[in-house]
Amino acid sequence: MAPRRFGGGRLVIASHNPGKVGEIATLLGPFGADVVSAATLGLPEPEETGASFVENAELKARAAARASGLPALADDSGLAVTALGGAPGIYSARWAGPGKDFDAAMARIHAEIGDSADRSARFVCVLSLAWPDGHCDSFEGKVEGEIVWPPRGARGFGYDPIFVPVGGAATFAEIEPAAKHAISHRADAFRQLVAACFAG
Ligand SMILES: O=P(O)(O)OP(=O)(O)OP(=O)(O)OC[C@H]1O[C@@H](n2cnc3c(O)ncnc32)[C@H](O)[C@@H]1O
Ligand SMILES: [Mg+2]
Repeated sequence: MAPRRFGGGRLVIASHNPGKVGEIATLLGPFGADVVSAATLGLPEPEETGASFVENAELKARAAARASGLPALADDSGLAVTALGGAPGIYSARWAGPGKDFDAAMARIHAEIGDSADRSARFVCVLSLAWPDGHCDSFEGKVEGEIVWPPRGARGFGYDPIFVPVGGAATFAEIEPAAKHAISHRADAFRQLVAACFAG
């Protein structure tokens, strides 16, 4: 099915993660959407029962679109570490536990990599735009990099303090937000979303 175009008006950002909501609102800035977050609308946080980033992004987007009667944009993302067979991957949020303890989650990644020579990793992001009738379009972006230790920087969110993108020296938590938006997994997925669903 052809992607459906968003022609303007209200758009729900179907995420309960303030770091993501902020980044998505910034990326959406130029497109004249009247954005409202799932938290503002009091929408429930669906259980992420999918087996992939795409399944979870579509499940979150469809739930928010149905509940609100508005188009909804969801993001399912995570950090995939090569030496850990792609973990934490879709479990990236769950590794931080209910208390969202990313210091502990980053320490676990560091401990599990151990002295492995391969420190490569990628951030993956699937953005799904769903409509109240169930139509949904999804786009996957990624950024390659490596895991560093100890964590560095106070910007960004989640695993940003231990991720250095390929070709860079600073972590995602040390660079300016605009520099992260130039290369991030979220920006990569967003460019594809815009080309298919916003432009023209
Ligand atoms: O599901 P929603 O409500 O959107 O919020 P969430 O935080 O649970 O989001 P996910 O289920 O997609 O889990 C993604 C995890 O990966 C982390 N993550 C995703 N993108 C990131 C980024 O750009 N920088 C750092 N960590 C990121 C994030 O902190 C989460 O722990
Ligand atoms: Mg989640």
